[in-house]
Amino acid sequence: MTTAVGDNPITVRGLRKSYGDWHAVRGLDLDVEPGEVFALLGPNGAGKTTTVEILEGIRRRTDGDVRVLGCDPAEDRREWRARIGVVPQTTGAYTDLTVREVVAHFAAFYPHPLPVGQVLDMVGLGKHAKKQSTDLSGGQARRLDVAVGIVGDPDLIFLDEPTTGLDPVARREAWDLVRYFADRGRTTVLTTHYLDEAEALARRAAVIVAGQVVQCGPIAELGGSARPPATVSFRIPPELAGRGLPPLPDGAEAEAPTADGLQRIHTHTPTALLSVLLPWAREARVGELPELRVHRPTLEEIYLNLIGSSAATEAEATR
Ligand SMILES: Nc1ncnc2c1ncn2[C@@H]1O[C@H](COP(=O)(O)OP(=O)(O)OP(=O)(O)O)[C@@H](O)[C@H]1O
Repeated sequence: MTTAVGDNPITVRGLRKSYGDWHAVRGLDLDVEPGEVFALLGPNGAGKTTTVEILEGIRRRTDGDVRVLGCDPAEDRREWRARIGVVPQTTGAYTDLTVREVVAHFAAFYPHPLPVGQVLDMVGLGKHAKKQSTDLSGGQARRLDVAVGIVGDPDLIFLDEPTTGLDPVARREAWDLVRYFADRGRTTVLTTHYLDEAEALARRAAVIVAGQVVQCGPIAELGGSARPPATVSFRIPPELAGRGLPPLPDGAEAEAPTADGLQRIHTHTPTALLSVLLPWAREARVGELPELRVHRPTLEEIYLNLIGSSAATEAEATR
């Protein structure tokens, strides 16, 4: 095994995990920096949970070098575990205990837990503290999972799809919780299928496809040179009808106008394009280009472009 470098809370090199002859994780590298919220994105079955469970010390790796808070998770030291908070994708029911008792029970495992009442308020379960945990709704039970994961005031938190099943208000509350820990300098690894969630919370992300990182970096830069272009569109006013477009900047591609006069132009440099279009309109005494829009690709479009069609991804994953 090679030696991990740096003081990052998570360093992974060449991680592999096989289940029998199925290679779920195939040489994965990852660096998570101190205090950041880092998102793991990728289609179903890509290997995200397997990777996260190896980092949490729950699952054994087949090969590769993994350091989490300076330790090899496979050693599973007690004091190391106390510094880690885990909200898994699915948890069992906490039988026969009230909500407060469940959280108090888990708090007792940690040397410096947060006050139970504070945690219940943070996850929006304060008014349900005396309720039997088995009587909670699906979304409330998910909040309890989150409470159990954070009560130890961990240095590093793993959240595996924490907001699945939550209503929109509860989702925003869960986001506030992530921000609370980020503000306290804690590090969070967030696995999510909600790209708006990744965009709202994380600065950097890794996109995992078929057990490998296909891209890793600041969310604002995901896609890189393969990023889909922006689209500038407007409705051609009568003054400009039939005049043809001005010479466009390099790389800009105009579609033929639609029958009802909508013009779309695709470009990676929308500002340069506008600096050509606006004088062109002004010359024809058009002060406002009707319905002028600049549509930049959303994270969802960039992501879908990155992972390719789900059929192609599936084919790759089953090769
Ligand atoms: N215990 C296991 N035995 C055999 N195969 C497994 C096991 N656990 C996971 N796998 C397989 O490994 C692959 C990766 O699964 P994993 O749960 O890590 O994916 P994921 O990216 O977390 O997916 P999702 O987004 O659906 O949660 C999948 O093909 C899955 O079927």
